[in-house]
Amino acid sequence: MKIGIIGATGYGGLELIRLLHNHPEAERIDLFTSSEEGMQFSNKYTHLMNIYDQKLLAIEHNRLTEYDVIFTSTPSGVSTGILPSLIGSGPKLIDLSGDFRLKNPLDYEQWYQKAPAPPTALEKSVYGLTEWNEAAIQQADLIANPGCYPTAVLLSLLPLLKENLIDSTNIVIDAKSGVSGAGNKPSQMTHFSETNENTAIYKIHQHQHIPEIEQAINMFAGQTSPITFTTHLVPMTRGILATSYAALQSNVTERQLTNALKERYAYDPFVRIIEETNKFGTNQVYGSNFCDIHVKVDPRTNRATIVSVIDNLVKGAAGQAIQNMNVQFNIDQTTGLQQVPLFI
Ligand SMILES: NC(=O)C1=CN([C@@H]2O[C@H](COP(=O)(O)OP(=O)(O)OC[C@H]3O[C@@H](n4cnc5c(N)ncnc54)[C@H](OP(=O)(O)O)[C@@H]3O)[C@@H](O)[C@H]2O)C=CC1
Ligand SMILES: CC(=O)N[C@@H](CCC(=O)OP(=O)(O)O)C(=O)O
Repeated sequence: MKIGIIGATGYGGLELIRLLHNHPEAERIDLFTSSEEGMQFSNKYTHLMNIYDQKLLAIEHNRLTEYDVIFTSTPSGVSTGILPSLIGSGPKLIDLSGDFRLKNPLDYEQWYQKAPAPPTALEKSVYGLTEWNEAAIQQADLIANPGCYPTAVLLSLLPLLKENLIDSTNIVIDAKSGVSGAGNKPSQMTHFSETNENTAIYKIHQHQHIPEIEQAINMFAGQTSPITFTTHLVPMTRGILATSYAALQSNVTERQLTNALKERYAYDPFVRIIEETNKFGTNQVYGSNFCDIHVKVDPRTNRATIVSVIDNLVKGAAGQAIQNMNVQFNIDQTTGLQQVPLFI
């Protein structure tokens, strides 16, 4: 397979490169840049010396049709200008940004404050939450890879909502992310002296993943209530921990919730349901494509606490993107993605 990565110099791009290095079907991987054409990649990133010594290529639109797969791992608003004219021209397109996720262009305008992709491209894009949309992904020319927070939240909530085991009308989701979720461009928010020894809430009620999560809950579980969703930046590099609180439908037990999750994901190699545990954190999935989920009922309040963890750069970005590529090419989903978590 000939693979092109646009945005190769960013965190998502670097993670695609790391994972594809061990992918047996990746014959050639070309790296594209908008700002550093001709730069030897391993001079920029010395950890890749003797592994990726090639030069970064300029993004020339007419050359992109030569590839079997193009990944775009670029800031929002960029792939909108690159991918629509490539749909159906040959390569499978997998976008890691939010540009093709929201079906309603007005939602994109409102939550991203940018011009949306053309409606024809939005109609053709397929939401790449692999475990829930495999049949459509297999046929798709353009995949909108899910956001990192939505991946963690949706995998844990969808089975319980679909089976009507929890009340969809009052869900509160409290999510925390490592700083790499913000990409490699430094900002005031990600400055070491402001993230170290600090935990901060941000984008309160304004996070762009709110409409994405609601759209997917509607699409896969048929529920339409709005959610309360808050995001926090914690002083670690990778990882997302999403904790959701939901009232139980009458007489539902913890065992029923756990069984619903276990049954739903019985054949999904990357979703692990953790039953009895007193310890559950992001380090159990660090560097891997796993999403771990744990659920506990509080009999005093009749509410469930549902918690999930992912590595934002793997299952939340590059790992899921490669999982989707595998599905598109009828390759075993786990190909190139069998990394054991880096626990310590
Ligand atoms: N970080 C994460 O955990 C996750 C990120 N995402 C999304 O994935 C996308 C990439 O994220 P991330 O890798 O963290 O971001 P980074 O900021 O780390 O990297 C983005 C890369 O895009 C390239 N780029 C910037 N402007 C342009 C342009 N106009 N045309 C082409 N390329 C451009 C840059 O490379 P160069 O200058 O070399 O062109 C840059 O290295 C974003 O949309 C992000 O929201 C999704 C899930 C998780
Ligand atoms: C820690 C941090 O800043 N995380 C980013 C996640 C960005 C992302 O994944 O953005 P898209 O899904 O819109 O592409 C944020 O909260 O905006």
